[in-house]
Amino acid sequence: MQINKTNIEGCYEMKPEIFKDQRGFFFESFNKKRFEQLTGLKVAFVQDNQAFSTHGVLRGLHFQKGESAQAKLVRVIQGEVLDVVVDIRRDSPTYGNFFKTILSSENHKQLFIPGGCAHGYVTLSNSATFFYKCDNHYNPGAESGIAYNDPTLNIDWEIPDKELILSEKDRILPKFDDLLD
Ligand SMILES: Cc1cn([C@H]2C[C@H](O)[C@@H](COP(=O)(O)OP(=O)(O)O[C@H]3O[C@H](C)C(=O)[C@H](O)[C@H]3O)O2)c(=O)[nH]c1=O
Repeated sequence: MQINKTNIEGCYEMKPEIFKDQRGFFFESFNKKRFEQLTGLKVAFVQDNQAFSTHGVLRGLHFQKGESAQAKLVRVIQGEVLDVVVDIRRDSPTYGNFFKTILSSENHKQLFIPGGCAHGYVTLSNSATFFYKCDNHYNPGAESGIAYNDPTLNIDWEIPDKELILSEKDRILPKFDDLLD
């Protein structure tokens, strides 16, 4: 397992060791003992999510507030996405930073997103299947988010705006500067 820090405190990019042979390949997609050794973090995932999206679908930027904050370990099982994390933890030394990376079934890359960060991704391939582990349960009453096209963050989603497909909910998310605690 290779692990790299990012410009967001507690957010890590990871690549598992891939075991290839004449049948195909195998890798451990999550190993608690190794994860905790490499990051120094304790994790207790309680919910797995999976989402299928067609080309141009942008989900995010989402987060759950307060006690419902979710740390996530995300990866792509099929296809390719541009994944984006925004540090909205006001007490964080990297508050206001965003990090983006390509996750795909080809590069096997994973991203650990600490609780309290906003997360989103856009599907770059014809379709993508996105899988992630969460360390807290879904709480619709605690959901919030940031507009994908927030002018302060000015994130380049690397896909023409006219190709983007968003939920109605995501089209009316607040701006970063208007986030309330
Ligand atoms: C997230 C979630 C959703 N749902 C239900 C609620 C809706 O009826 C339906 C679709 O939910 P939503 O449109 O919020 O799904 P996404 O837009 O993929 O939301 C996710 O997108 C970004 C990228 C994330 O990181 C979050 O995990 C999450 O906010 O699934 C559940 O039943 N459980 C859940 O944990």
